[in-house]
Amino acid sequence: MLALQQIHKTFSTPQGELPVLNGIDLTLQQGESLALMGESGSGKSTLLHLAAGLDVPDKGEISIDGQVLSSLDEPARAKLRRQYLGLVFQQFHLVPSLNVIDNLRLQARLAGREDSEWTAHLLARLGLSGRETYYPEQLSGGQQQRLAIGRALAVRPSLLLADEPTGNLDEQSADTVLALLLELVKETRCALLMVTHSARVAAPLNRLVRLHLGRLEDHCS
Ligand SMILES: Nc1ncnc2c1ncn2[C@@H]1O[C@H](COP(=O)(O)OP(=O)(O)OP(=O)(O)O)[C@@H](O)[C@H]1O
Repeated sequence: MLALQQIHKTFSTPQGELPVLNGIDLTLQQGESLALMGESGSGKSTLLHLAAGLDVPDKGEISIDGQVLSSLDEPARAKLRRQYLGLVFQQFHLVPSLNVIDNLRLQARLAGREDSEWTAHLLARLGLSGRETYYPEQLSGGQQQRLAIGRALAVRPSLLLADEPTGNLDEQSADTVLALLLELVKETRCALLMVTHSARVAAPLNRLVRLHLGRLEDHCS
C-alpha cells in the first residue's frame, strides 16, 4: 500500500543544512494502522508530507498502491492524492464558505468519485445528519474534525494520512473523534498513518514507530 525506501530529506535553513530524515524504510499494508511518534522537530510532519507527495525526498523511493511517486510530476501526484489518499490535519481545513454536505462531498467531487449512498451513510456515522446546511463556523471543534475525517474518507481512499487529528480537541472530543476515525478506517479497510504526540492516542493502533535522529525505531504497541 505505502512503501518508503531509504528516504532522505535535508532542509536548507538560514543556519545551514538541516538533515531531518536519514534513511527511512517503512511499509504499510492495506488495513494496517500505524502511529508515528517522536519529539517535536524530529520530522514527523515532514515524513507525512513526503508520503502524501506534497514534498519530494532528496533520495529514496516512495510508492503508493505500486505507483512510484518520484516518477510522477506534480499534476500526476495531485491526481494520485485525490484518488487514493485521504488527509486529515490538526487544523480542520474545512472550506468556510461551503456547508456540511458540500464540504463532505468536496474531495469525492474533485476525484470524480461521488457516491451519494456512501456520503449519506458517512453523514449519519459522523453524527451530522440534520446539520447538512450548517457552515463549519456553526459546528463544534469535534464536529468539524468529524466532518474533515468524513471528507477524507468520502473517496474511500486506500491510505489515510492524519497529522495530530485530535491535537486541537479537548480530551472527551478527542476520544470520540479517535474512536470514530478508527471505526471508519476499519469499515473502509484503508491503511492509516497517524502522527501523534500522545501514547494514549497511539495505543489502539496496530503498530507504533518512533522517529529519532532521522531514523525510525520500531516499538511494539
Ligand atoms: N520547509 C522547511 N524549511 C526548512 N526547515 C524545515 C521545513 N519544514 C520543516 N523544517 C524543519 O525540519 C524539522 C522537522 O520538522 P517537522 O515539522 O517535520 O517536525 P515534527 O516532528 O512534525 O514536529 P512537531 O511535533 O513539533 O510538529 C524542524 O526542525 C523544522 O524546523
